[in-house]
Amino acid sequence: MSKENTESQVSREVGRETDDGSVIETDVSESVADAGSGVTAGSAKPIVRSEGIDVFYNDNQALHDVSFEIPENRVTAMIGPSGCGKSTFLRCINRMNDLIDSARVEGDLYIRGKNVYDPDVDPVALRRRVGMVFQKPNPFPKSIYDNVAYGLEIQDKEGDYDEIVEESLRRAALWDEVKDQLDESGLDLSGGQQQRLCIARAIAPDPEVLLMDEPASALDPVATSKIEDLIADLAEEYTVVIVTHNMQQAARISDKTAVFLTGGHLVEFGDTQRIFENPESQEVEDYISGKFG
Ligand SMILES: Nc1ncnc2c1ncn2[C@@H]1O[C@H](COP(=O)(O)OP(=O)(O)OP(=O)(O)O)[C@@H](O)[C@H]1O
Repeated sequence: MSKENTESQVSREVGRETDDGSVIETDVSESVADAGSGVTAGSAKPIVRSEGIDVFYNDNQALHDVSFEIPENRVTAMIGPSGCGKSTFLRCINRMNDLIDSARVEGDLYIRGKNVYDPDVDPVALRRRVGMVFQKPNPFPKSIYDNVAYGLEIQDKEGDYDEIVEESLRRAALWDEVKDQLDESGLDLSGGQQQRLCIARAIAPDPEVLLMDEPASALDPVATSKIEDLIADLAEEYTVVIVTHNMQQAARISDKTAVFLTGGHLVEFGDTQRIFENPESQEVEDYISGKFG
């Protein structure tokens, strides 16, 4: 995406601050449609906007000047060869890189118009708005019920926990399999069930964005297929950003695709179908057709 496009998007934003001052809604659908980046978001508004993000681990630069917009209620996939910075970018969205001593992030990353790197942003509060699911299922050594309720408890969420736990497990397509064993340990479930339990845990507090770092790579094909179906359903309510090594998976489940290539450069971003069928750059075409990576 060119700098001019980015700037014109910014200048056309319609900012609106919410009651708590933390969220500014933007209406940049017009700018997305004509961004010239291949993005044709239709009615989807951007919810996350990265502007000139650089990430360093000590002196090693892992991401270079990454700028793009992630549309709301869509699945955005990040693909690219190993070490190209996909996970590093994902961790910029919820400031998980803050937890890595050697990491330094420069640039701006906005969620609903608020820069999450502003000094007044509490990273812990941010992570409540941006849920995350990791590659390896990591349920707590607690009951299935408590695994899902945990996120609500630490956030002091109000409401009927029984109802929210059931609803979250339903949304994670796990309820029917576990409804009679809610008191049993989450660790006794299969790998695929454990991952769906982690998804239920992540969505219980009702985050605005759900980050998934290769959520199916440790699962067998049947469990993977369930997770893929689930991701498509989740996008009706959440903005999903997923890192995957699997290009077929990205093509199957995502609306938008960001292609990162070696050295930590975002080379192309746009509609998934367009990226896979008609990439703009030769490098992306070579990567997608398996010539490298
Ligand atoms: N905690 C860390 N400390 C130092 N360097 C890191 C750290 N995490 C990542 N890196 C480096 O940053 C670069 C990008 O890594 P990252 O894990 O983001 O890439 P990736 O595209 O997600 O890779 P993969 O597909 O293999 O998971 C790599 O060179 C990696 O070695």
